[in-house]
Amino acid sequence: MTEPNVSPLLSVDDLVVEFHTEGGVVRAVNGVSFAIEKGATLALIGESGCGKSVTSLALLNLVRPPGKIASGTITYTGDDAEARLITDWKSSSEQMRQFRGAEVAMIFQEPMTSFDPLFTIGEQIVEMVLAHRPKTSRSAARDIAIDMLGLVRLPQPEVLIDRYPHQLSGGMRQRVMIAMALCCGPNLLIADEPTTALDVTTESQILDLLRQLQSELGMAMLFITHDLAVASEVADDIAVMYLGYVVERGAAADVLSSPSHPYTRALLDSLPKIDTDPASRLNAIKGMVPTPDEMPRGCPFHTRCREAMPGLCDQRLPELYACGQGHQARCFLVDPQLEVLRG
Ligand SMILES: Nc1ncnc2c1ncn2[C@@H]1O[C@H](COP(=O)(O)OP(=O)(O)OP(=O)(O)O)[C@@H](O)[C@H]1O
Repeated sequence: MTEPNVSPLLSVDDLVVEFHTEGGVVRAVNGVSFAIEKGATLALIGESGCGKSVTSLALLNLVRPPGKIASGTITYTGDDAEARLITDWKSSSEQMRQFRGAEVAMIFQEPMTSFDPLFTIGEQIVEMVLAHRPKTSRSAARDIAIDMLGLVRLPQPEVLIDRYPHQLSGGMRQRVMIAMALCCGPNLLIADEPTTALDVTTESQILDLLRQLQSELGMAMLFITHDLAVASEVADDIAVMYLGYVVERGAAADVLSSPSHPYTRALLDSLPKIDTDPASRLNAIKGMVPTPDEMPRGCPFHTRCREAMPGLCDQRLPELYACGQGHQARCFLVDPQLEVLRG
């Protein structure tokens, strides 16, 4: 992982999120720990259902009943260097409301669901500014909105500001969503699959924009994606999730060049390569992610793992073992005691 400079901006320790359903307690996030350094990007990776979105909602205390944070801590250290224990704050508190938006903002896959179709994009950005800076006049908030639309490289922001969401293309809407998220100058942007709904050209433009904004504004990013190729373009650090567990984490360069968990290797194998024969099939990972209420005994991935060792992986949960500097994997294959365990 990136060398910590003083304390990380956000640190998540042993986070557990549970859903209390009629069928019993479902653990969607199972003792997850990671840190996001100031100004850096952590990519949270995994297939659908691995717990990425629930983890990000937990960071903003937005997990709704029947879900709740069962244990663990989330600590935020902002510009004033004071560490705040976010997990102690009530979801509806004023403190938490200010934290969301002003310190940490979020963008999603489909901006259309986040906009109100009845209001112009300008009106919606202005409302966002006023919610966090109540002393600002409406005309000053409108000027901020125009500046923000310019910041995300939208042409003619003074004209665009009076358009309705449906009058914009998907790529433009995603830019407006980013403008809205950044209008209060957050230190952390959580981006949940922000380019999944876009075509590849627009996706690459939005990734470029996010990278440029990050270096201009010095903000950190939690980038959630199922796509390792996308993660490789933006991430400093990577945490790979499977069934609510972090199964591998480390600097992006290390995880991508020497993946140590069979799940990370399988995700990398499933990516199309430039020299892939178009007639051949992609190496999809066999089977599907089980739901957390069918959590397998032992290693959560053993039911789909090509390298599973019967009698070990189906019996015991591996720890996160070190496999390089700041690089860890939750797999017995990297356990220094493997030979002893195999007997
Ligand atoms: N309201 C809910 N009630 C019960 N279980 C839930 C609820 N919301 C989420 N879960 C559980 O949490 C698990 C993780 O969901 P999450 O949305 O975080 O996955 P994800 O990795 O972000 O997938 P996707 O990319 O599809 O959003 C789900 O498989 C589901 O079992």
